[in-house]
Amino acid sequence: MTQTETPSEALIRFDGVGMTYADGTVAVGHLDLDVAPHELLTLVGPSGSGKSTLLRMVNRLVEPTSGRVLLEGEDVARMDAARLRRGIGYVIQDVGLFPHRTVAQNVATVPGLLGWDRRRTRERVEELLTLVRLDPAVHGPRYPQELSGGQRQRVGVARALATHPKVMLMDEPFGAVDPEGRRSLQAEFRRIHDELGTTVLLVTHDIDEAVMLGDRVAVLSQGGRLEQLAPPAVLLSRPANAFVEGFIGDARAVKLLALTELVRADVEVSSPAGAGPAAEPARRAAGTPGAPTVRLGDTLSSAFSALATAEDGAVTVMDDGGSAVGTLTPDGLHAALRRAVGTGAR
Ligand SMILES: Nc1ncnc2c1ncn2[C@@H]1O[C@H](COP(=O)(O)OP(=O)(O)OP(=O)(O)O)[C@@H](O)[C@H]1O
Repeated sequence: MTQTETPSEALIRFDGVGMTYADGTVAVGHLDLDVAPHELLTLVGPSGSGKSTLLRMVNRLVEPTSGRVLLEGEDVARMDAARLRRGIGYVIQDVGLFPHRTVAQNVATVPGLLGWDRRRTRERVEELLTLVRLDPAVHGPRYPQELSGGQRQRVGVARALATHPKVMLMDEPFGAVDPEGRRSLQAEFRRIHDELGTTVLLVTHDIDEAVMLGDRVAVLSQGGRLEQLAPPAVLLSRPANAFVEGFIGDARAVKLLALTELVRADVEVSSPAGAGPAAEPARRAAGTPGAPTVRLGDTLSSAFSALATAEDGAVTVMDDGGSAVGTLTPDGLHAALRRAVGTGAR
């Protein structure tokens, strides 16, 4: 997808939106941006680039001073704000859990407002806590202060998902969690997103988070200027301009390695077993205990680590069934990286 290409059908459309605050601050000059159904789109940019302002336009916590935001084609300005917000999951950095309500009661907030009966609410709360890997019996009756920061964040996500919202707005949702907990929360959230297919617009200032989570990444600069909109591998391999390049920083290749999976085409395929060098991969896999191997589907960074420890400069590649399908050499890895750069593979 190129920088200007947008999905044909938008669930959320920013249609020429602008926001100038009362003191004259132009948070967003003029922006067009489409978010496709089921997409996880990350908005990333330095502090003050208008990310939160844009996000809050969707649930009308901010009313744009120009342009419109369309949700499934309907102008949100014409919708009842309370109804609009009930249909949108909203997760913010400090979660905003109610301190005097238990975890289960927090998750049940919106179902309660919607008048769901007790049984349906209880079942949904249990389902959601399980989804975010909390134990309903253990964590449900606790109060927010009896949880870790990461667990509180999970409750925030569960609460936002309670009524099957079509859209989730997330503003630095993992910002308050320590770096290690943050990576695992990100991975879990990506899993949850893949499972549920909710359309998500997520604000972050962390480029790693943006490329790890996003199907596409929108890079913004001051004044809500859209510098590039692209899938992560394209963004990392072909930054549109010096701003994006600077924002991504030095670790581009490393990030690209972490995003790209090893495929059959990267592998030197072995011929039938027993015939000279062709038997090499099988021998290597079977005959050299502890020799590094990789699997199709592993990231290029794991392949890189395996190659780095391989004594003879090549590693055996296995398929899902555990059979050796060939070897990976440094040339193969280089070709894989070039493939990623060329196609924006993800
Ligand atoms: N209520 C307000 N009144 C005046 N200016 C505001 C208001 N809210 C935000 N701004 C300004 O608008 C600009 C964009 O703010 P916004 O919070 O959208 O940026 P951001 O990219 O989310 O930043 P951060 O990453 O620091 O949260 C900033 O210059 C900010 O100071």
